[in-house]
Amino acid sequence: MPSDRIDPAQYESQLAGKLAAFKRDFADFGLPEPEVFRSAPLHYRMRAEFRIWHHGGRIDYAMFEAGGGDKKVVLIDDFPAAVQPVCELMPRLRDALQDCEVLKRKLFQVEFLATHSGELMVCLIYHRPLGEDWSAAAQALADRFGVQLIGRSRKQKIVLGRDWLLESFELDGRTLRYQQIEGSFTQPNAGVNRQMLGWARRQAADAGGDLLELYCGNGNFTVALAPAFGKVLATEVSKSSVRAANYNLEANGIGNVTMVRMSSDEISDALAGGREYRRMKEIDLGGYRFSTLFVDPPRSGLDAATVELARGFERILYVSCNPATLRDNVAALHDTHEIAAAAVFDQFPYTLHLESGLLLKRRRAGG
Ligand SMILES: C[S@@+](CC[C@H](N)C(=O)[O-])C[C@H]1O[C@@H](n2cnc3c(N)ncnc32)[C@H](O)[C@@H]1O
Repeated sequence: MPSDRIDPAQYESQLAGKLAAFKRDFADFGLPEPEVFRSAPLHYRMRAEFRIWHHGGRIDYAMFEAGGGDKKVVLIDDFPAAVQPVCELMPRLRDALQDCEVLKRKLFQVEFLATHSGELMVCLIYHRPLGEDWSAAAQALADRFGVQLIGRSRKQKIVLGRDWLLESFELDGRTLRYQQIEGSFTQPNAGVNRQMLGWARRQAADAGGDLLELYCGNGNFTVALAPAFGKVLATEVSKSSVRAANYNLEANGIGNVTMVRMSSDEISDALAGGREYRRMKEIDLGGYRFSTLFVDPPRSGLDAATVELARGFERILYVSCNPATLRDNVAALHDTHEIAAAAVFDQFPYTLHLESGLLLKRRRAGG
């Protein structure tokens, strides 16, 4: 996203356009008026990644713009979508890389990750194997800028300090802490994420019973929602995210969550009484009184087995990054569930992407 498209003067109109499209998409399903959660108009992205463009002996950050059949390279001087510490680091880092042949040679991509707690990580990705000369130069760079620095190339990952950051912020009077591991999913817009967590907590406040969570990532919602429920069973497919989630449960003193590394179709199969899963051996599924299903799937939405699993729940709290697949899933559940609350979260300003949340409740007989 070249920075000329990031125009705070257009913030309200771009959001209004997306909100109108969302309301149109769900008009057939009795959508209540959505609560709207805005982003900061600038400096909202915690992650940013850029290709490195080598030209005439110098390097620049670059992005590719699709246009016609060709991709057009766009050099990036500044990227005001990124949070301030990333914006400030970008030119200083580029100049330092420019001045150091061993750090610059065959550098392909640079990725930034920041936290509101004030930590920064930089991952440098190369098209060549990295040796000790790289590590020495990279260590000096990490010390100079006070960042966690990682070097990657094919089948190689060099971590000079940590390959994770520790985020922390206040939510409803609690200080929440989250390990965020390099390369694993984290919500890109931390300000909007906090608003999503608050909204989800309000929808769950009077649910009671137990919670089943799918696609829990590093436990972003799990940590926020767990105190509202008796017990929680949380599942996620990515190994590193499960590791981070376990760390985060402990770091936040959460004792009522059981984490299992399972894909959504595996857990749907297990709960439907399908085959026995070794990873579920220690878990007494019959001991749960699930009132609520919480899902935050990837763009592809829920698969058919997971939709059928969802149908059995009184309440489905659904956070989605893709209104199209959300709409398909809501349509599939429409005969059994109605939309009780809706929200849109502007995680991705100045793009067509919109994050949203729905609370679906089981229809009453005759309703
Ligand atoms: C949109 S992210 C949400 C993560 C988390 N809820 C958060 O707020 O950070 C979707 C997550 O689903 C996981 N995932 C993708 N496909 C999956 C599948 N088939 N079964 C279970 N988890 C899956 C990804 O690893 C990712 O962590």
